[in-house]
Amino acid sequence: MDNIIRDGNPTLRKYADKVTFPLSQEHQQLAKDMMKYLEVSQNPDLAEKYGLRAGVGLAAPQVDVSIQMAAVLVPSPVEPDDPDNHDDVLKAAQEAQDNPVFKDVIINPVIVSQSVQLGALSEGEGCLSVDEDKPGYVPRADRITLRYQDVDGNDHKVRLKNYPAIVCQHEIDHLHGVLFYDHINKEQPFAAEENTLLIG
Ligand SMILES: CNC(=O)c1cccc(C)c1Nc1nc(N2CCN(c3ccccc3Cl)CC2)nc(N2CSC[C@H]2C(=O)NC)n1
Repeated sequence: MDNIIRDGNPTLRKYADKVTFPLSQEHQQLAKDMMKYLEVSQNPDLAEKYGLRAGVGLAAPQVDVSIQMAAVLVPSPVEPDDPDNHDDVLKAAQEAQDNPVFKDVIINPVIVSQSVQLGALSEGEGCLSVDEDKPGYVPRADRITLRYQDVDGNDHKVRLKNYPAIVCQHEIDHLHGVLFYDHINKEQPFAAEENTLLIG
């Protein structure tokens, strides 16, 4: 997974191909590797050891595979007892991952409905494929109903709101060749339509 491609690579601007089932061995391994990347990247020690940027989502086009597959691992917000105690920080990171808010590899995802209510991360968005900072609010639907297939081909229909909803929209954008900063208002990056919910 140290082969995350960067903005400028044309693969990031392609509309990815639908995935057929049963998954090929290659696609099964890719799903495992992408989720593993997120797990390792969210562990401060391992992330440092392997020089990984932390992420809660990773889409196949970001590793130069233009198919409709993305790993999403949104940990529960667990704070360390003592943020200055390294063991507490590690324990909290592990606990946060052990009961995630949302964890799955979403395949052929479709947002079947979404709230009129908008939401945006109050600190803006980051992306493993975009090295430079792109400050600004990224307005998205605050709540979505998402249909997708998992690696076994089972159909899922989930309702997500706030952070996990933002993350899934960011990843589904990748499958359509869209990057987060495409949504930032160029004249006024931190102007948000009124009653946009600021998240986090
Ligand atoms: C420019 N300001 C900012 O980036 C930004 C700045 C502050 C706060 C937020 C909330 C920001 N925004 C933002 N922060 C994240 N992380 C917060 C830290 N976290 C993490 C870090 C360490 C261990 C475990 C974990 Cl979990 C990993 C994920 N992730 C995304 N995105 C956008 S949707 C896809 C998702 C993604 O995975 N990007 C790589 N945005």
